[in-house]
Amino acid sequence: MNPRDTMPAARILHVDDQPETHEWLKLALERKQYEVTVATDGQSALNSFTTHRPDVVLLDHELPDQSGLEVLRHLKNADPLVEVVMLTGHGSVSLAVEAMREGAFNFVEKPVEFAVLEAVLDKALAHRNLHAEAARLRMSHERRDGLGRMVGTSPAMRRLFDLITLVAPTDASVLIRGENGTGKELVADAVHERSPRANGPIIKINCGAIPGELFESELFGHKRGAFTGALADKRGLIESADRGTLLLDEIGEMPANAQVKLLRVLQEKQVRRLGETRMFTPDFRLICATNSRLETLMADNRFREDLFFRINTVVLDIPPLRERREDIPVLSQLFLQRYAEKYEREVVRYHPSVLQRLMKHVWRGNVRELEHVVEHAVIVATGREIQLRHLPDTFRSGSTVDDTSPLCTLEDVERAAIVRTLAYTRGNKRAAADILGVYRPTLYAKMRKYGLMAPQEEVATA
Ligand SMILES: Nc1ncnc2c1ncn2[C@@H]1O[C@H](COP(=O)(O)OP(=O)(O)OP(=O)(O)O)[C@@H](O)[C@H]1O
Repeated sequence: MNPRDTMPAARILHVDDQPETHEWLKLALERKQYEVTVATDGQSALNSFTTHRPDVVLLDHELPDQSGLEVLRHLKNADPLVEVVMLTGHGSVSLAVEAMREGAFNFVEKPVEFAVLEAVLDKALAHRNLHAEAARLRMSHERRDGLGRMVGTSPAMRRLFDLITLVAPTDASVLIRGENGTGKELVADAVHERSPRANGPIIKINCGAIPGELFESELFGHKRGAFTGALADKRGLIESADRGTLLLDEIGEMPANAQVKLLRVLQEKQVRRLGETRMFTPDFRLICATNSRLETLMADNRFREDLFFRINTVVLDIPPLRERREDIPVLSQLFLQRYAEKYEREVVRYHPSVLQRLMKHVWRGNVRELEHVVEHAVIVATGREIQLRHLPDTFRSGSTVDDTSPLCTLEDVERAAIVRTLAYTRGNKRAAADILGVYRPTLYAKMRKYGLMAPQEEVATA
């Protein structure tokens, strides 16, 4: 659907210091039913932005009073939903990349080719509509604590669930970004399962795991005899994804030659097996996932810019777990139930000190790391409760606590003091109690409370 069908009078603010450029562009845009306002420097652009509230800003990077990047920052601060399309000089790719890092939607090289600009504007408006709709859903008090096999109660995850719900039914290409273990594959599954292709296959490829020389034959298939070792005809993974979804995981690791070929498939919508002359038209929805910043790879010429713009119609960002600690309790509960069932354990809850500990961990391995920690604890727990001593060693030593976290209780401080003192006295509890200024039974009680007592010691000191 053309976004202008739903937003008939989309407002454009065009910021450029050359009036002659404005004239023809303004006329051309108005002919396409856009409402156009013009500004010739940064300050008047910001003033006009406040009065007219445009949907999209076309922003020249060179302005008489300030740089386009500065204006971009001000605009994004004033309204994070506004879409900014930068107009850049020929060959200034690094500037464009910088602008996109600062939140620009896209860029168009000058001299502007109207058809190109129009296509970019359409995409920008579609993007804005989608985000506005997601914001509306949030405002309507619809609270989601999960989607598909994902759980999460943090604002960031709720936003993500809303966005997935909106994007899934469309056929738009999706780029999922997130560190390892944040749940990119689950997000891809959720998109597929909520799309009209749900009854079709979802084919997943880890681009980092296929050796460079095999990539093309894996992706496109080959005819028998196409190369040494091609003993039989082979269907490519793209062919297998017909009527379904193709997930290209770790897309940043795709070899350069395969990037060119993939781009061609996306442009021409046709595929040919290696060594074959016949073309066929695959029908698949593309989802890509990455844990690296593609912008950085592009700046290093390791990822093709034209491919980037093909795959990033909708971007779904999954924040690292340490930036959404509110999700830790629900995730921990989910994994506790999952593994208690799997290993037939009676365990049903966490001791509060365990949850506190989990809340403070740095979680460099994100949700996957949390899942493994809980699995470990469930396996070694014998009663109904997970205690600190059931956590892996790294947790008990406290070495992976995020010391910069503001989440610190008096109990944390007390526990840390006991651990430190016992280390100093090499486990001698009498000496530790003396240093800490408490009676030995008090120290024992606290060690028990914080799960610092080995089971045999518990019996001896009870
Ligand atoms: N929000 C969530 N709710 C429930 N489980 C989750 C959630 N996020 C991640 N997981 C679980 O964490 C593990 C890692 O998730 P997943 O494999 O989707 O991550 P990933 O980002 O694709 O990782 P990688 O980049 O390493 O491939 C999986 O077992 C998944 O089930």
